[in-house]
This record gives sequence, C-alpha cells and structure tokens, in this order.
Amino acid sequence: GACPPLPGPDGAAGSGTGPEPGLGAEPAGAGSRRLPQAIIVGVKKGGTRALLEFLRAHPAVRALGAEPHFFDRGYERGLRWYRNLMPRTLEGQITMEKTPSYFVTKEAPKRIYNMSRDTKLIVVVRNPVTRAISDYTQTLSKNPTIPSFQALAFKNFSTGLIDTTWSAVRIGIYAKHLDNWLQYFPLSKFLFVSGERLVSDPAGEMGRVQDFLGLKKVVTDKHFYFNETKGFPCLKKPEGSSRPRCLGKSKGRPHPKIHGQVIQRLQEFYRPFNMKFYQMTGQDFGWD
Ligand SMILES: Nc1ncnc2c1ncn2[C@@H]1O[C@H](COP(=O)(O)OS(=O)(=O)O)[C@@H](OP(=O)(O)O)[C@H]1O
Repeated sequence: GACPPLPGPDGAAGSGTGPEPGLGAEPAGAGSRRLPQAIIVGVKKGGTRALLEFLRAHPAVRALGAEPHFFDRGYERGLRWYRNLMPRTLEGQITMEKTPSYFVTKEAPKRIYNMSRDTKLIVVVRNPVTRAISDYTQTLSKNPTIPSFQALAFKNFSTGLIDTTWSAVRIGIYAKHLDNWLQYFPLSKFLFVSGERLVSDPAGEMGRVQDFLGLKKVVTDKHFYFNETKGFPCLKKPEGSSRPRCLGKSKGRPHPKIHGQVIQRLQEFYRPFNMKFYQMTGQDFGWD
C-alpha cells in the first residue's frame, strides 16, 4: 500500500485550512484537522480509555473520542479519510487518538511510520494475567455462554499447556509485539505507561505522559479524586463539563473468580516474556 501521505501538521501552512476571514473571532471551523502526532496504540484492557480521558483534561490536547481502527481495519480508506475524523486543533495543540488493537497488528508499525516517523507512541501495559482476565470478562459480558477462562486458556490443563493462539493470552506477550514495532521505531518514540500506576497514582503517571508529549504539566493531583464506590480515580472536572466524572460501567467490571493454580500457571508462562519486556523497555513493571 503506497499511500502518499497528505500534508501533515507542518505541511499545512497556507493550504487554506485555517479559519476563514471576516467571520468573527471564533468561526465555526476554527483550527484545522491534522493527523495525530501521538497515538495510544495499546494495549487492549490496559487502561487506554482512562489515559485518553485524563489527557483530554489538558487544554493542549484534542482527541478523537471513538476508536477509529484506521491502521488495523480501515487503512484502505486512506489518510485523508483518517484526518477528516480528527477534531480541529489550534496552533500549539496536539491531535491524538487511541486504538488499543494497533499494538498487536502486524502492519500497524509500518503504516504509522509511513504516515510520520515522528509519531509518538504510547502503550499502556498491565499485568498480562490480569489483562487476560479483563479481556475475558469483557467477552463474557457480551456472550455469557462462552466456556470458562480456564477452558480457553489451556489446551491441556493437566499438562499445563497454554493456548497461545487465544487472543486473551497472545496479546499479553508484550515483548513479541514490541519486537515488531522496533523494526520501524526507536525506543525513544515510545512511552510505556503502567496500567497499575495509572490507577494507584494517576497524577504521577500523567506527569510522565505530559513530559513525553512536551506538554506543560497541567493535569496534576488536583484533577483527580478517588471514587470509593467506583474503586478507581476519577476526574474532578473533565473537559466541557462542570461535574466530576468517572469512566462508564464497562470500565472496572468485577472479574470472575479464577482458580489460584490457573493464575499461577499463567503467571509462570508470562514470566520470561515479562523479563524480556522489562529488559527491552528498561522498566520493571513489577508483575513478577
Ligand atoms: N480511572 C479508571 N476508571 C476505570 N477503569 C480504569 C481506570 N484506570 C484504569 N482502568 C482500567 O481500565 C481497564 C480497561 O482498559 P481499556 O480502557 O484499555 O479497555 S479497552 O481495551 O478500551 O476496552 C479496566 O479494566 P477492568 O477493571 O477489567 O474493567 C480498568 O481496570
């Protein structure tokens, strides 16, 4: 697919996409639609929605609310279609989107590289065992008749053989997926956010994210409160609202009880991949 990239954020000067003259201080189409300079590429069930909503509290961030799935499912539509999905930004604002499935999409690194090799890539990672259970919980909520977690996770439970073709297992082999991205992007283009810390210390993790994006540290501890009912941090005042807001019911679902031995076997399965991932990223996420 040799899609010629459209003029990017820096190539749009004088292209007539700015506000039209003579329509007042703030015309309806203020700013222009730009390709994203930063993308939350993964991982599914890592905490990607929370991160995007927290970032939207920053005045210099404009983000697409829905997941566009452009680099995995919609690439044939072209970059112009993709750019037209984006919210308008003013000078100095950055455009973002999040689609967690990009991280495990073989073609995504090449496609994003072809859009811009300067794209900043954010990956929210979470203990792969918890992530797998979270993923399963989501599937179960849509289809209550599926087999048990244990039945899906193991090809043979008595021999301990894990079914690595099951997507809930496969997605958590982070080192393998990262290998694919590193064929195109250097490590310096990535920020790895701890999904666990995003819950236990949202302001701390948001500090790292804002630094990485070159933003002023506007989103701080003052923006968060811990909602005891929800069991998660929530925003005191999200963008465009005067009321505090937590994520919806589909975030922070109760997980089914999984047998301790199942957890333990999966934890052992992931250990070498986790070690590799810590080594590759230079970060110990504390899962082992
Ligand atoms: N502040 C806050 N509020 C609610 N939920 C939070 C928050 N921070 C992180 N999380 C965790 O995010 C998990 C869902 O991850 P994603 O948003 O990446 O899921 S998805 O891939 O977009 O479906 C979700 O997983 P589950 O707990 O399994 O539902 C949460 O644990």
